[in-house]
Amino acid sequence: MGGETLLDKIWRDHVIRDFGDNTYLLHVDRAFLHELAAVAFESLKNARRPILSPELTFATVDHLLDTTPGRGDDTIIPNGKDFIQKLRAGARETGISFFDIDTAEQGIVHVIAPEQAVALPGTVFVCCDSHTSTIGGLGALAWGIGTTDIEHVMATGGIVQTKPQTMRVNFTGALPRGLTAKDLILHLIGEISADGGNGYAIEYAGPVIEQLGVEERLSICNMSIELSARLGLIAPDDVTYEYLAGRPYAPKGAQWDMALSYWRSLPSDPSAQYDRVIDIDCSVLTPQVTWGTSPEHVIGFHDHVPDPSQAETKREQASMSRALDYMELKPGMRIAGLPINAAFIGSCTNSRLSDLRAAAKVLEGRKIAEGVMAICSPGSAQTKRLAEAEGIDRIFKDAGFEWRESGCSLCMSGGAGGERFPDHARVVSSTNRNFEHRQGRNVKSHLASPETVAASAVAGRIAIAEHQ
Ligand SMILES: CC(C)[C@H](C(=O)O)[C@@H](O)C(=O)O
Ligand code: SF4
Repeated sequence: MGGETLLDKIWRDHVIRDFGDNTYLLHVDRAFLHELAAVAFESLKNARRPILSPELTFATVDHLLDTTPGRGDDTIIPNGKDFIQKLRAGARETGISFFDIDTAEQGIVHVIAPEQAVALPGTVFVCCDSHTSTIGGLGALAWGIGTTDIEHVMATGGIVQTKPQTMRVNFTGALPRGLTAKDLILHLIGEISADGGNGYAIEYAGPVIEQLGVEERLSICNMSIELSARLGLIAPDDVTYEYLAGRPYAPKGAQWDMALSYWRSLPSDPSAQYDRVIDIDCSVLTPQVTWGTSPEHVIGFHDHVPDPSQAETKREQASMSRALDYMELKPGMRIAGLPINAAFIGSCTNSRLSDLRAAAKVLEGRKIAEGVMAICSPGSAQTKRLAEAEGIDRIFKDAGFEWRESGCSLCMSGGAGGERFPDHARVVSSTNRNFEHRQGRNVKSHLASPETVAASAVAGRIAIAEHQ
């Protein structure tokens, strides 16, 4: 018998009922909502179902917010106010914790949950958003659920789930200078495909992961969903505990000590078995940039756009050809040097203080290229404040970037109705999805790290920073 994995340990400590057949009723520790799920409050009210634990339920506004300085009319879509008002009313009536638009805690849900320590190691954490997998970077079981499911969680504190299979991805070798967490996860998606994590909980491990800061770990787990994984997670360690200590919702005093000794018991046992194990040698990697319309369409900065005729399956061939047409690229072209129209730094993947610092290092004393539209939207009000206290906003603005309020911003532009990049623009973006039309009509999105986005904005072409 092998030992237990991190997933096994957190899972078994949350089982309320084992139905057999790999299906369980799990206890949920935290539920987080954003305005697109505001209807949950209404449905619960209509059904006269109270929220079981308002003190464990949280909400903020992020998706539909206007992120232009001053926030204009608050929202970027015509009926955005309805969502926000419904959420506000629901929060007020039920007494949950609500980080409203103008509060110091507001931000993208996946940025503020760790920032405020609402999310903690060893917890089961759910939110009505696919990128909830981000929270796994703290060593939690966290995944996105639909609005009906979140209603159920709010009313009962439980959720029925099948237990995922386990995959371990070991990142080994010396990390080359300038290689970021974003490059690691993009590379993995390219290696095992956008479907490669289907049915799995992926534990990211190995010496490279251990050396990463919490914010970088969050970036990696964020994109687990782009692998179709149920969730991603990283064992908590001293780096995690140091990050959490003293944050607003972190346990204090004796409770902190108790939590810490529990958290220390969570990492996978050395003898634990996984359903699949993958090893990635990081020492040979270069900064990654996507060329197509799925995060799996990714290559190293120095590589050439692939040829669909080399694809292994007909399906893959068709998807690659379609992506090349949409992206207006030809097989064999170099991705390096491709002229761009816009650059975006933001989103729940890469809008934290460490991301903004890294981009600012590239931008310091430089100007973005003529004609490039460049936007930075910090992931939270707190991130924005801290960045401004360090003068990072000045560096961005002096370089020619727009320095925005926090929110999802142009990551998905509030859906088709929101603010978008100009039609047909080629955008280098620190976000997680390069799907067709996501950032605007016929907009061609290239995913990359914040450093690569900053260097590209300066060059006016896809470029990497000198230190990369
Ligand atoms: C709109 C929302 C529910 C969606 C998600 O679940 O991921 C969004 O955040 C996204 O990134 O596409
Ligand atoms: S920042 Fe983008 S990916 Fe993240 S939750 Fe918002 S819209 Fe979704």
